Amino acid sequence: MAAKQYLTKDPVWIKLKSFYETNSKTLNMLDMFKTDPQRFDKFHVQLNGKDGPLLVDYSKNLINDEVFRLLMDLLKSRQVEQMRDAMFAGEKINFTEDRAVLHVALRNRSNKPISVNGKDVMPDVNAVLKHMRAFTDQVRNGAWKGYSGKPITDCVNIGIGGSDLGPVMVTEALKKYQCGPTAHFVSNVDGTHMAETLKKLNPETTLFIIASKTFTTQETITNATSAKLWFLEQAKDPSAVAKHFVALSTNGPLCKEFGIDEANMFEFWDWVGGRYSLWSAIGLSIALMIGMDNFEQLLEGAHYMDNHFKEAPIAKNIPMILAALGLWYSNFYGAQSYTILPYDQYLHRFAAYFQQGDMESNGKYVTRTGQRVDYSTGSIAWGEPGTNGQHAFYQLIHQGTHLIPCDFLVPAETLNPIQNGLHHQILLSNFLAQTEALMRGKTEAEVEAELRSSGMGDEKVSLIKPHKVFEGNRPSNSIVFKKLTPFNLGMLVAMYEMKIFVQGIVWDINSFDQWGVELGKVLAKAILPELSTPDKISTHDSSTNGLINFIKGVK
Ligand SMILES: O=P(O)(O)OC[C@H]1O[C@@H](O)[C@@H](O)[C@@H](O)[C@@H]1O
Repeated sequence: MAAKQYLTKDPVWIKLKSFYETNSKTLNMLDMFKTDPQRFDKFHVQLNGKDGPLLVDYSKNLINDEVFRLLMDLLKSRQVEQMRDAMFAGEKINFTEDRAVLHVALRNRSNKPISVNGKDVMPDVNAVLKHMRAFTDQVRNGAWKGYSGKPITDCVNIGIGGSDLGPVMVTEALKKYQCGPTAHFVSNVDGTHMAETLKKLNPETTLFIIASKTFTTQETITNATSAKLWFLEQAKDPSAVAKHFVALSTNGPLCKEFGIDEANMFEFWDWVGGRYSLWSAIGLSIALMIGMDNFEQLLEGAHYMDNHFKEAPIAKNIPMILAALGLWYSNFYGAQSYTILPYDQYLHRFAAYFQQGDMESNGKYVTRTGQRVDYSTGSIAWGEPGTNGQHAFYQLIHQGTHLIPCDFLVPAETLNPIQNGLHHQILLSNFLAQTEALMRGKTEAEVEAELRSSGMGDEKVSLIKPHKVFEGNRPSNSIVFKKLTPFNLGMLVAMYEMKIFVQGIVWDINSFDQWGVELGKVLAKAILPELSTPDKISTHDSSTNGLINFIKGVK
């Protein structure tokens, strides 16, 4: 691959910057819709997946033909396509950990060989899927019995970060497809999380899934040990553990040391990043709850998006386009965050999932060659489902001082058409109204006419008017799919994963390591013994010492 210029020295970047400086104040979406009847046709992409169409309408953005062309040129110039191909080919693009980045292999339903270090990884991937199928089928059909001979009714996934957030998000999103045990999740080392979860469970019918890529994560190992103690209090016999504890990990020896039967270990590999691991054995709780057929549908949907990402030309490529729009706002307009707003209650953990997916991937200030960037990276991702968000934080999106681009995620059909679908019609009308309101705003003249028609006098009108004006011209993407199915969910998750990948390449950072989470872990280990000594602590700064001594004093 040819060496790249530093991002802000790239001629396309410079052109975008100068376009922004000259034209951004006059780019008005409403005007552009009026003067260009083709705007929607031009600025949307539709895919036709197995479970119905996906429409990504990005016409309500602060772009015209020229910006769009320049943004696409930027992706070309930053060699996004070459890096994409390198990832799919199993090259070790995660160079700080000397690892390939191959979550795409986990959902490579074509089975075409993908090699790491000259070895095709697909046979291993397929073997684990087979193991997951055999195991989850047995648990779901009751053939797998607990120590007292009863079938499993509940499973508890014990993991954190990438070993928790994906399964939590997906099991919530696909609750409607449940045909196996109910999935529970314990992630926080706060004993409350474990205690409150165990309260609801019977050890005779509960399966614990210890999910940890490294099997060294303090929170997970502490929680797993507590679960085992709780279980043995009732089961008494340590040989019963094998029927109630399984592990998902890349670290076989440590699983064994913990007492997990080798037959109950589900393997994955160092080329699966934690935050990209829901497609691997880490998805076992998903497969247990919704069955392996549905889990494979999730993989199919992601594979469908992977193929689109690999094959569609840049200007018709959904992850590329979403990434480019995000860069436009983040690097030129100075937007620090964006929202993910699912108009689907089942997707209530979707934004939380992509907080790790995006911020752990792209929250880096050093380029791949070790320079400190002089541009912003890593957008802050946040959001809540609509319409709840509307009654909470949309005020700031509409009338606040920050530019916050919004992604609306919407199923055209609901899985719960109560009152003859009335709820969904109301939900849809709210989504449509929000994107329109963000763009259109409300002019001074409109506000004045409204106030006057209510009989308000001059003085009151001038007092109230500025507060009711909406500047408008605020951007959004509308991502509409037919309905929430395992396939469509897989497609949407892969869409964001690839968007994040593209942004990381343009920013020239390594989106696949996470050194930034290490320092706190190390310091916590040093502080832990200090909390149990009677001595006054004086080894830190005065604030940290003061806090430690206060906590010890009040206990
Ligand atoms: O799956 P394990 O190894 O327990 O890691 C769990 C999580 O740990 C954190 O520190 C991060 O590094 C995450 O990327 C990771 O998903």
